[in-house]
Formats: sequence, structure tokens, C-alpha cells
Amino acid sequence: MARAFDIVGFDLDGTLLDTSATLTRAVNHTLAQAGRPPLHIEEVRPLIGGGAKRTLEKGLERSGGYDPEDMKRLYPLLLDFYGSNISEGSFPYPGLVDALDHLQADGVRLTVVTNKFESFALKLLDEVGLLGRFAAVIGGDTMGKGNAKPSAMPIREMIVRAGGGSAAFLGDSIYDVLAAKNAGIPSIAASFGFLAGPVEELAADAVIDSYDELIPTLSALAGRS
Ligand SMILES: O=C(O)COP(=O)(O)O
Ligand SMILES: [Mg+2]
Repeated sequence: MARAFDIVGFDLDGTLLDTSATLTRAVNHTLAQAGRPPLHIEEVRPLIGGGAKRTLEKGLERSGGYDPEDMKRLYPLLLDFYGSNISEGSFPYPGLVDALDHLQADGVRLTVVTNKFESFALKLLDEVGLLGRFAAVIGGDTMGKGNAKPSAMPIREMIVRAGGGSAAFLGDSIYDVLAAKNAGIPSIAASFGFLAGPVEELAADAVIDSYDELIPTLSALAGRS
């Protein structure tokens, strides 16, 4: 079958992998150092997507209040714990590997654009055995401070690093949809990810409820443009 797009880009947390158990453990480990009560995974899930710093800031707000001095002390602890336990409890969403196989068999180049640090993204993807699939992995720090999603810059960079061509982007947060829109490429929202509200609020060009829907959705989007 002819491919719908030359490049398909993926967000990482809440899109390729369910990382919520690992991040909840890291957040709770950090909150405990500050004598704060733990948060439930359901509370942490919608706080993921803007990078670990933002997740911790929001976690502190929810567990008794945010204080920049606490943050300065606690953020390195979070990074240290998370970096040392990055893949424990994180898993690909059902159907992901089949969908990637299908896309690669059609000659599609696969990429990742995440707001995680690039080094963390590389380590995590390597440990779950997916790193070799991706022509490019762009992190929240790859393009420099202030240039993470929703900036168009990491999406443009992903297209350049993957060798150019038509592209679409799949993600689970408003940062993903806005980054794709800002870069002028179609966006797809993963309703199975870490949503902070109804998936419709993301206003993506299409929505998938599982990876079984990805290939037909890409074809429909390509036919529309
Ligand atoms: O919040 C994070 O650590 C990164 O999240 P993302 O992979 O969804 O961009
Ligand atoms: Mg995400």
C-alpha cells in the first residue's frame, strides 16, 4: 500500500508508552522527601506532558502548595530517581508495535518529539527496545530553552532529521496538537493518553482511540489534504 505520509512523528509519554506508573513513583518518592503525602496515579496522569519540571510543580501544588525554594531542592531529586528507574513500569500501548511494523513496511520514517529531556527519551526508548525504530528523537531540551512543544521548532527539526517530506504528528496533549499546528502539519490526538479533559478540547485534525485506528486515520488525513 502506498504510504500516506513520508514521516510519522510520535509524542512519547501517554502516546508511545504508558509511563504514568513510573512517573507517579518518581513524583511520590520526591514528595516524600518533603514530607508531603503521595498522589494517586489518576491525579498525576493529567500532569504529564510538559516535562518533568512542570509535573513536579503541579504535584507540589496538589500536595500542599508550591514553593520555589522547595522546588529548587526537590527537582534534582526527581530527575535523579526518575533517571535511575526510567523504564520500570513503563509499557508500549497495545497495538503500537504492529502499527510501527506496518508503517515501516510501507517505508515511513518514524520519529519522536517529546518534552522529556533528550537523554531520558533515548534511555527509555532503548530500554523498552524501541529506539532503533526511530530516525530522530527530539527532546524538550534539544532545541534550547523555551523551544519545546508547543513550539514548532522541534517538529520542524524532526522533519529535517528524518530527511524531509510530508509528515503527521500523534500526541496526547495540547502541546502536541499546537506544535503540529504551529509547524503546519496534521495532528492526531491519542484518546488513550494522559488527557486533562475531553479529547475534543484538543481540537486535533483526527482522534484515535487505539493503535488499530492509526493507519486508516493517516490515510484519511492524507486524502483530505
Ligand atoms: O512530561 C514529560 O516528561 C514529557 O511528556 P511527552 O513525552 O508527552 O512530551
Ligand atoms: Mg504526552
